[in-house]
Amino acid sequence: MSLYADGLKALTISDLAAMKRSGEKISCLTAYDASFSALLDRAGIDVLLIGDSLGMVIQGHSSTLPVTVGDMVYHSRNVAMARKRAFVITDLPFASYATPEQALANAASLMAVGGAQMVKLEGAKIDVIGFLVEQGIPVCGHLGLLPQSVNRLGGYKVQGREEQQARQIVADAEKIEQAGAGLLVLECVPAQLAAEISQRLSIPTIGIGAGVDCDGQVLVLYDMLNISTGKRPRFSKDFMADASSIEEAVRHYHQAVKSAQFPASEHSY
Ligand SMILES: Nc1nc(=O)c2c([nH]1)NC[C@@H]1CN(c3ccc(C(=O)N[C@@H](CCC(=O)O)C(=O)O)cc3)CN21
Ligand SMILES: CC(C)C(=O)C(=O)O
Ligand SMILES: [Mg+2]
Repeated sequence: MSLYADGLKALTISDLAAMKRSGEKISCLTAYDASFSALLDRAGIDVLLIGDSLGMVIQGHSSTLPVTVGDMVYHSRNVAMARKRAFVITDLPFASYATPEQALANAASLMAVGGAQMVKLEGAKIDVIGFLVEQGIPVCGHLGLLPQSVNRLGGYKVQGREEQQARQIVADAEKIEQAGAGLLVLECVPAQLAAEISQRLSIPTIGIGAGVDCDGQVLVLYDMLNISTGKRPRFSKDFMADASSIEEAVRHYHQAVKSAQFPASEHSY
């Protein structure tokens, strides 16, 4: 655990695991630049995710597929530079982890140049996850709605509504934990399924559209600030509605996650 001049301790993966054990919810938001990184860190947000959602909210694409490793390194570095306490996770973008060797080369760039403390990848790529962990790279899994597979899935839809698919997601979650992942994002799955997975795993789960029983919550920053283009997904909430500044909105989100007031049933499936 690194110690800064002001005595503020930077969070590590062990701290996040301890939060799950003690029942303290983990707050996470996406971040893409230094100014928001510093603001979110100041507001107490535990985890900053440099998400490939930046392809949509920063670059204006209609999916995350055009995002490159170079884009992720650039935004990750901007965020990592400015934060003091928050844990930094960066997405491996589309088609950047097809083999263990390719995943290692790209994860190494995200960490060594981008300043990421952990990399996140979509799907049950057990061989890739195991290899990265073996090389000393912390990995966050991601199950449920996989935006990099939008063309295969046929849209941004809730996953795991049918029993057979739900059982597959549970099995994949257990394999991801066994492969050595330290965290797992669950996106757009029924709240009851996410609750079951969160209970079965010893690693923390971070939900987005996955109900209140996940060990933590994440939202795309610009959705909760209500400045995204297009319609906000049902699972997000406009925290600017009752706030007089961006920092106040972020603090309200942090408190709402910590107290399990967010997400409510209207944000869940
Ligand atoms: N601004 C933004 N916010 C996000 O949460 C987000 C991104 N971009 N880009 C990458 C993915 C795409 N995501 C999305 C996008 C749309 C829905 C959506 O409209 N879902 C429907 C549910 C449909 C159903 O019931 O199956 C909804 O009404 O919420 C969900 C996730 C989540 N991620
Ligand atoms: C929404 C989160 C989980 C993400 O992967 C992203 O922002 O890219
Ligand atoms: Mg992503």
